[in-house]
Amino acid sequence: MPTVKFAVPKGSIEEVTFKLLEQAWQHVSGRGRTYRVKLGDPEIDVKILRPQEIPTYVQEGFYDVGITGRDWILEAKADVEVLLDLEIGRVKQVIAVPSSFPYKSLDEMIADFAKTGRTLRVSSEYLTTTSMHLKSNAAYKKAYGNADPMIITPWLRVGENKKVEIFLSFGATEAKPPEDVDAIFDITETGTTLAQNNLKIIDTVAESTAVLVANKKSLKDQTKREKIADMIALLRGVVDGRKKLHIFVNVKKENLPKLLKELPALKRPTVSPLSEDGWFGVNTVIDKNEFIRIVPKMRKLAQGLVVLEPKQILPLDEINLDGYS
Ligand SMILES: Nc1ncnc2c1ncn2[C@@H]1O[C@H](COP(=O)(O)OP(=O)(O)OP(=O)(O)O)[C@@H](O)[C@H]1O
Ligand SMILES: O=P(O)(O)OC[C@H]1O[C@H](OP(=O)(O)OP(=O)(O)O)[C@H](O)[C@@H]1O
Repeated sequence: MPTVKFAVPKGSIEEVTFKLLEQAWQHVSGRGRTYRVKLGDPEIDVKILRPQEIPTYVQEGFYDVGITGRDWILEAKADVEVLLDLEIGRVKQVIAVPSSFPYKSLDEMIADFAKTGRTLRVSSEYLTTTSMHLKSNAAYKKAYGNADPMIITPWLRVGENKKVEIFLSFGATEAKPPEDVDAIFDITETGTTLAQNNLKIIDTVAESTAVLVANKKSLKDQTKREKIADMIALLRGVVDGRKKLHIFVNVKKENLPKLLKELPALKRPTVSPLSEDGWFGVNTVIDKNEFIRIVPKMRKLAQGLVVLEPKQILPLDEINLDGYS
C-alpha cells in the first residue's frame, strides 16, 4: 500500500520534471506507455496530470503532493503548502499588446479605453489572475470602481463590467490580437512567440517556476509527513546539486596553505596525502558560478584538476517540516 500519492505534470514542464525525478530517485519506469509511472520507491504512487489541475487535486486531498507551476496555484487559489521551489519551468506572466499600440503601460491603456468609451478585450488562459490583476490597477479602479471584469467562456459569462472583457483562451493566445482582442495576459519564456506575433510587453505581472506542493492534512499525518520529508530531501539534493561542482585537485605541500587561503570558495575541503611524498589531494564542492574565477588561481598553484557535476547534494541535517503543522 503506497504511503504517498504524487501528481506530476504533463506538458511543457514534463521533460524537466522527469529529469529531476530521475536524478532524485535514480530510477523512473513505465513512462511513455501510461500516465502511471514508478519511482525507485514503492511507497510513492505517481500519476501524470495536467499542471492546471494539480493545485486543486492536491488541495482536495486526491494527491498528497504534487509538482505544478506557481502560476496555476495562484489561478486556482489553491490552499496548498508550497514546500520547495524546483527552479525549473521559469516563465514570466505578462500583459502584451500589438507593437503598433501607443501604450507604454497597462494603466495608460485602461485609461485611454475608458476615456474613449471603448471595450477592452483581453484573452488569457488565466481568467482569475487576469481579473484580479486588472481590478488592482489604479486606472481600472478610477474608471470602474470595484466592478468585476466580464469573464467570457463557452459555458458562462460572469462579472458585471461589460467594458472590460476577459476571454478564455485555449492556447495560441498570441495569435488573437489585434483582430479578436486588444491585449493578452500570457506567459513568456524566451519572448520568441511574442516577437513573432508583433506583440510588446506593457506589464510584467509575476514570475513563475515549478514547485513541490503538499496537501495540508497530509502534512499532519505522521507517516506521510516522514515520506514527504524524504521526498523534499531527495528533490532539494538535485536542485542544490545543480548549482555546484565537485572538484579534485593535486597540490604540492608548499602550495597547499596558499591554495586554501586564496580560494575562499573551498569550504571545508578534504585534504589527503597522495602516494607521492610532498603532494596532497584537495577535494571539495564549490558554487558553479565561482568556477571561472578560481581556475586561473588554481592553475598557478595546483595540478590535475578534475571537475564533476554532483547528481545530488543532500542537506540531510536541515530537512524537517517543523514550520508546517
Ligand atoms: N515555455 C513554456 N510554455 C508553457 N508553459 C510553461 C513553459 N515553461 C514553463 N511552463 C509552465 O508549465 C505549466 C503549463 O504547462 P502546459 O504544458 O500544460 O501548458 P500549455 O502550454 O498550455 O500546454 P500545451 O501546449 O501542452 O497545451 C505552467 O505552470 C507554466 O508556467
Ligand atoms: O516565450 P516563448 O519561449 O516563446 O514561450 C512562450 C509560449 O510557449 C507556450 O505556448 P505553447 O507552445 O505551450 O502553446 P500554447 O500557446 O498553445 O499553450 C506559452 O503559452 C507561450 O505561448
